[in-house]
Amino acid sequence: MVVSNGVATKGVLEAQGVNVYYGSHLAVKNCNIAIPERRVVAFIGPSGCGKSTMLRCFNRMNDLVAIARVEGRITYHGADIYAPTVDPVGLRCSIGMVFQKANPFPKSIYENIAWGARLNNFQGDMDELVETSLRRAALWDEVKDKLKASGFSLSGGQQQRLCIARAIAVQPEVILMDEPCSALDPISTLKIEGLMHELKEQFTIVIVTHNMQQASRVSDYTAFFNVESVDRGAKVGSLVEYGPTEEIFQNPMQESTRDYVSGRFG
Ligand SMILES: Nc1ncnc2c1ncn2[C@@H]1O[C@H](COP(=O)(O)OP(=O)(O)OP(=O)(O)O)[C@@H](O)[C@H]1O
Repeated sequence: MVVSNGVATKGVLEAQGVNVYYGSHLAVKNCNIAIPERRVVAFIGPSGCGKSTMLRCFNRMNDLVAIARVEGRITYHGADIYAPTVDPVGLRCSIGMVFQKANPFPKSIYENIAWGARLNNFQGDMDELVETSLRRAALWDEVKDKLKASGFSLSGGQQQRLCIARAIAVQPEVILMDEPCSALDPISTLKIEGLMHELKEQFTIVIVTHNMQQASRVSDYTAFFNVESVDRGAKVGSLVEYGPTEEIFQNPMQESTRDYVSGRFG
């Protein structure tokens, strides 16, 4: 059962009755969720409950896992993203992704930003696009004098902001973030959290995080996933409760949500 505490049922992205399998293993069962436009939604829950699996369904990253299979319906502006006519590469331009570990290309800082735009046939002023993207990712002041240096020459926190700038440069509408701060120090983490507040004015953000304080600091809505053992110890994840972050943290409707957010879990 999903308890939805007042989240708009219409979303820019919507999952309806989604099951995700890896081979014969049902990893996520019957997920129904709507992601509202220009808000930050946090996915929280214990390890293995399917947060990343569900996140990756939203831009078809699971297509890259040969044994992954998605049932049900996921729509982007009402259109089925798994329809045979949809080009997953094009979809990922509209629904970008930032990963747990920063993964700059082995190229200069400038080229890290310009590369995707060029692939997309960007015809505008590239210098301006690079500067704007780096400014939006709160990195410009730190790199403006060394745009030709390798992306790898930056610190971990700067590399992650470079990856966010790279994602922004192709002008997506949605940014999926899979534990983007888990490898970062507290100062870099706070910078990225601050950045999210700015980015949500223009982008819709879904973030997977293990950090409860981070979820409560950055998100407008929180989805709590849980995992249960079924036959012969197989684990199945599901969405338990979804609502405004304040309610999920301060007054959840489900006991398991209360236990998890208060640290009494397991
Ligand atoms: N590529 C894969 N191949 C096979 N099984 C997978 C794969 N990715 C995830 N799974 C399985 O799917 C289930 C959900 O995993 P997922 O990584 O989505 O959970 P999670 O909640 O994000 O966990 P964590 O918080 O530990 O990252 C787990 O049982 C996991 O073992």
